[in-house]
Amino acid sequence: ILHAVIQTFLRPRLKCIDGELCLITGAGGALGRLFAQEFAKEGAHLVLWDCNTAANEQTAKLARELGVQVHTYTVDLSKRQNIYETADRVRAEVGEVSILVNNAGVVAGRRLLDCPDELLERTLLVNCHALFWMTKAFLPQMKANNHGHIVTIASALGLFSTACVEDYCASKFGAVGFHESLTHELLAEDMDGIKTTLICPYIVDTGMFAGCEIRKELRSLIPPLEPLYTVQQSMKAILAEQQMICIPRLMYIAFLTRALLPWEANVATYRFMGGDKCMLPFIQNVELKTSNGHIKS
Ligand SMILES: NC(=O)C1=CN([C@@H]2O[C@H](COP(=O)(O)OP(=O)(O)OC[C@H]3O[C@@H](n4cnc5c(N)ncnc54)[C@H](OP(=O)(O)O)[C@@H]3O)[C@@H](O)[C@H]2O)C=CC1
Ligand SMILES: CC1=C(/C=C/C(C)=C/C=C/C(C)=C/C=O)C(C)(C)CCC1
Repeated sequence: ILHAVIQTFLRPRLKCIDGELCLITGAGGALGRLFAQEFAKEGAHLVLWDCNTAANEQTAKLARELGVQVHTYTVDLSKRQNIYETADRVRAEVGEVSILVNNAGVVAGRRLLDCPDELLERTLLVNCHALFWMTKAFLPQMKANNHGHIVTIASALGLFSTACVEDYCASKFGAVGFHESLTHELLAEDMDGIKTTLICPYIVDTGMFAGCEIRKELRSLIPPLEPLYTVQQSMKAILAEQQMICIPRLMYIAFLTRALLPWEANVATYRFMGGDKCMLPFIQNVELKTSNGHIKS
């Protein structure tokens, strides 16, 4: 506790990752692209994975302009074999990955009973199962060198839940559990050269949860996060080798009250803050886009 208190007041020493090889999944997406740029600014060479080739190449172009080497791979993270095969190619064509950022994520965005099973399954495969296969593919090399860093981009919804995003909450609670257990395993094995960081942001303004909102009067108190701010805060935590970060800090309170308060008190808080129905406009948005043919089902 003393150590944590001192750390809060001291400016933490940030590690140097110049020349390290960093793999980012979902690198064509909003946060993935910003992570790629921030890691490139720190001098890390990049391996970028995404299922969207064009978006991934665009991220690579932006990162190369910052003077680092970038390798791109088109991969479907919902397919275990595709992950293992692409990991083999990375090892053969690029080298040893020492920083792994598991960032790719999806959400069904439909009410449970209206949602095709495949879409629910995909959320679990991409947000949770892929963490197992990515770790099995890249941890052995890190262990051999007792050097590496595994970053899990989870969510505040991996620490407490809300209505109508069962697939997403289950996958992110799974991601948090996986990350914690892995961290304990590395500590128990004295693998002190392999660090882990868990990132749990509130709504980020990337479009993934477009429409999700809490009670109007409280929106200015807890506004959606700016993507760049989210990634910069995450980078600080990663480079300081911090075990976990909630963004903003207010999310620690939501996490704590979930555990400390009786269930009924939590329900009352959700109702008061509009946390109970925050996903309804988001789901309506998705329905609208789907019926207009904008979103692949
Ligand atoms: N936005 C938010 O409010 C929050 C997001 N997060 C988490 O942050 C992470 C990044 O989110 P964000 O940048 O907003 O999301 P984006 O949708 O912008 O980016 C996600 C990227 O992952 C790619 N992807 C999706 N499925 C697969 C797959 N099967 N295989 C390979 N790549 C895939 C997407 O490709 P495509 O676009 O083609 O599907 C996209 O490029 C996610 O894990 C998300 O859960 C956490 C808290 C809040
Ligand atoms: C439920 C709830 C809240 C709202 C949380 C929301 C709206 C979270 C959205 C998170 C997202 C979209 C994460 C994506 O990964 C409050 C107001 C903090 C109060 C406590 C209960």
